[in-house]
Amino acid sequence: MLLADRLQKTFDDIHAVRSISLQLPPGRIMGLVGASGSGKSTLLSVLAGLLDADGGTVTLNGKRVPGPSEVLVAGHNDIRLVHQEYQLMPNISLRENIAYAVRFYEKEYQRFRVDELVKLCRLEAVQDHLPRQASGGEKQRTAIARAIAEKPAVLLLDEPFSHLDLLNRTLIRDLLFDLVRQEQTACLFVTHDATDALSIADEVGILQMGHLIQTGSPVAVYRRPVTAYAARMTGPANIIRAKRLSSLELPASHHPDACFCLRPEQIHLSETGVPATVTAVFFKGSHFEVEVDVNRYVRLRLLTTRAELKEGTTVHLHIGEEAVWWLK
Ligand SMILES: Nc1ncnc2c1ncn2[C@@H]1O[C@H](COP(=O)(O)OP(=O)(O)OP(=O)(O)O)[C@@H](O)[C@H]1O
Repeated sequence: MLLADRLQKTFDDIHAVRSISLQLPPGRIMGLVGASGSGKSTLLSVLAGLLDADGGTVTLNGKRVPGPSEVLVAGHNDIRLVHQEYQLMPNISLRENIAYAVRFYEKEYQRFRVDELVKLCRLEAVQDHLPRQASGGEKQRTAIARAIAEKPAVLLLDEPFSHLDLLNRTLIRDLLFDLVRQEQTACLFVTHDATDALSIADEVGILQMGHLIQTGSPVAVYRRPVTAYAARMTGPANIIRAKRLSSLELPASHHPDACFCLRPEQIHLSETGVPATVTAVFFKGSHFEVEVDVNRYVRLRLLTTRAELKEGTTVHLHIGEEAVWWLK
């Protein structure tokens, strides 16, 4: 179990990590979602023992993970961090990059383990390419293969899905999923795009300006975000002031300036209900995302499979009272 207890990290006057505590048991995947500059990479480096914390501790299975100032070689044998830029050695092949991680083992085991990793990470066809001849997805899979070569207890990944197309994102997602289930690795990744975190993680955390403001299951955090930021970081959200409730035919609130969240899928088109005018339609494959104006103050996004809606069409909306989720 990886435990972080009230971690702090400051750069001059920037509080990159502010009193973050979290726990990551073996065989679990945690996804931390945060905007640029929210402290994601800094937190990963501290957790990996690659950056000294100013306060708090990291422990792995009850033993403190020392920071780089306390050891000769920074890092921890059982915790591996896959950087955003992969950090592969440029002049050797992808296979040799992976083999480097197991160079101290017997030749026969090296060959066996590298073959296994090449297969697991679907790198058979490109294993002899140099990094510069490989695609982003292939380099990402090589970096993961290298990181897991010695079966670490904890795998940390910095933006493992960014810059990758859908096919490669799915490959990486399935790879992590299998790894965690088969090896009981504890996996923590950070991302600014929640769609990946929601689909793969057992637990999601929301990072804002160095604070971990919410943690929970993907479903819980998506449905019950604590703030407008948490709502927006976890998917499309309509954030509306309480004083607009009556225009949506919803019961009024005593706190007119409070905000609530309505997820697009909770707004239904109906025969009767709140009239609204379609202002834009976005084709999303399985459905359409539609933007409507209820009046000059309330613009909503909703989802529908109805293909005939166009800009200017009048629609009627039904919103159940239970869809309203109050934000702090
Ligand atoms: N070595 C450093 N020296 C000074 N400030 C730093 C250093 N590293 C990070 N910071 C600052 O700490 C804050 C958090 O940075 P960090 O890289 O952890 O954020 P992030 O969420 O990973 O951002 P991004 O998604 O853009 O990579 C930022 O304000 C950043 O400018």
